[in-house]
Amino acid sequence: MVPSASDAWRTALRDLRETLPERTVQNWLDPIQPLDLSTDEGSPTLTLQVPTPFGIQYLRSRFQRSIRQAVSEAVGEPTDVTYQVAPEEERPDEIATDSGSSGSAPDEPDASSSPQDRPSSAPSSDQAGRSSTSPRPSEPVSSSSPAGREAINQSPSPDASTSGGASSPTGPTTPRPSSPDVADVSDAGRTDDASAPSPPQTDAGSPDERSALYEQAKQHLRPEYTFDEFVEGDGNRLARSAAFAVAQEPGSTNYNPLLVYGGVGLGKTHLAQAVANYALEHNTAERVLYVSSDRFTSQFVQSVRENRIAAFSSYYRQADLLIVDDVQFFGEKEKTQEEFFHIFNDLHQNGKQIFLCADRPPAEIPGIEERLLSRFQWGLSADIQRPDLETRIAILQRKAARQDIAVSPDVLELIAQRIDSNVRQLEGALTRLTALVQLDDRTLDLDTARRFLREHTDEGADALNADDIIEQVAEYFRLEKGDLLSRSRKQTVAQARQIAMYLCRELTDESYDHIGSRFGGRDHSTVIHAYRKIEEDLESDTELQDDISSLQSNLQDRSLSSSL
Ligand SMILES: Nc1ncnc2c1ncn2[C@@H]1O[C@H](COP(=O)(O)OP(=O)(O)OP(=O)(O)O)[C@@H](O)[C@H]1O
Repeated sequence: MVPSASDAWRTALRDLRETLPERTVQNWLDPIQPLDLSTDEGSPTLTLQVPTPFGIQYLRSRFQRSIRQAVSEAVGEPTDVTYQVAPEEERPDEIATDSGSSGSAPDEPDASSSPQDRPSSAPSSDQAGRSSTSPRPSEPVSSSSPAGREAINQSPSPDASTSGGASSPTGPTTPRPSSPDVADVSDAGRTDDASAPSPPQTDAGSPDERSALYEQAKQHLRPEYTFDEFVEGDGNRLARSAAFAVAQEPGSTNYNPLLVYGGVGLGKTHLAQAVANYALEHNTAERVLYVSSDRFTSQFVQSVRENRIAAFSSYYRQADLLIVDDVQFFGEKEKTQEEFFHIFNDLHQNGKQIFLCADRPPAEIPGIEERLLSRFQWGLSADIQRPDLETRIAILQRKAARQDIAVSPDVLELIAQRIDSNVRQLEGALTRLTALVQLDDRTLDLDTARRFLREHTDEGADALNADDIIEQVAEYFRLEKGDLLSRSRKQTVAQARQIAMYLCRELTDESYDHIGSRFGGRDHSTVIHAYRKIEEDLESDTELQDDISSLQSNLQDRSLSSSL
């Protein structure tokens, strides 16, 4: 017998509470009211009432699969979940204001408005460059699904959102900036993603709400990317020291901006996130924003499309520490560069810290405007070189210790000798090698390691390539290989494709460009977007975690069987 809506939701909520962080449950799931469980059209559908449009968008983008699974288990058969926004009078004051009449920042007519015309919401700053009284931006949110787009459509129109009028940026009724979708956006020119960016929608109103939102901000950072886990060597000493100084006193060193550059897999992102993690943990900066240039661009494009540039800009202008990864992808994107230029100036003038990463020296990034280039070069540019043998061994020791794997020093040294190109490859070899011995239940001796490395370091001998991965992922999701290479935007296909791209990046040494070409000639930014999307979803989506882990072990079996 089909349970009532409230029984089904109660059971589902109990299960969700076991898998999701309590704070997440309190903030996002507890306020939900079950409205109806209908069985009219075939499979049952549970309708849930959510306090705000933003809440719907957030639930859909972050927890949709978990919720649907928990609800299906509670009902006893596959059950769809739909959401309805609560009537205006039942919405919490601050949030309702935000998504309703007076809380949103005024929209701008187009991207070409001059900066002078823009409402500046730069926060006031104290000596340390930290904001004391200014409003805070809200937490990045995610909106990846077509469902997420529906939720966006439920939000008030620009007219409605501004009808209350934007007040003075310093007055008590200052419109608080809303959050662009930092977690998941696609760029406007792209047609092959099922996901869509979400516009700034919400606010961090009460202290509790704010702290919850900032807690979630941390979810975009890898907790293991810390200074403690970053092995220092000659090749990265300057970059690491400067990054550490910046993390300790954002905005107060001469390194503003600090730009760290270097080749693939050499630790730029690790260092950038170590700065963010440190600043958050030690409270040296309150509002820490970490974003890839690709995502920044996508958000900007989306904000232009939806006339929400002011909110977009305001959100970034209120960071105490803004970290932008992969700034080389700003190349040739004139409007994005212009917007970033103004944000940069605003932050810099207000003593806020900017940290940038690039894959090459700023002067070699093609298509960057002169004025932005000169800003990049204002502070300190520090490069990261390939690690020397001793550093590579130390990195392997650190990774082995972290994963609690016992590997003899001679094997670690052998790996470090054979793989000198990038640290990601180094780690990958260690992981694969240890998986090999675990699967075969034997010890990892020098001979086994030698044989494995011969196979995996000889040119073209890598047993695992993008084709294998595409095939395996298609098989796993019961799709055709051609589906993954197609332009289909069907949710199941699009997600499987993103997973395949993610695995290609994780398990092979192929570049983003190369991976894109394996998926029917897609752009590298599509692959980066897919990679980051899956990386972020993995933090909370247990079903996705299971899928990826099953796929990884299938692929590893396949790789191992062909290498031995
Ligand atoms: N010095 C180091 N100590 C410990 N781990 C490191 C070090 N350098 C790189 N790594 C590890 O190598 C992997 C790749 O690093 P990361 O993603 O930061 O590289 P990247 O330079 O940003 O690469 P890409 O240009 O491809 O984005 C990560 O798992 C990171 O932890």
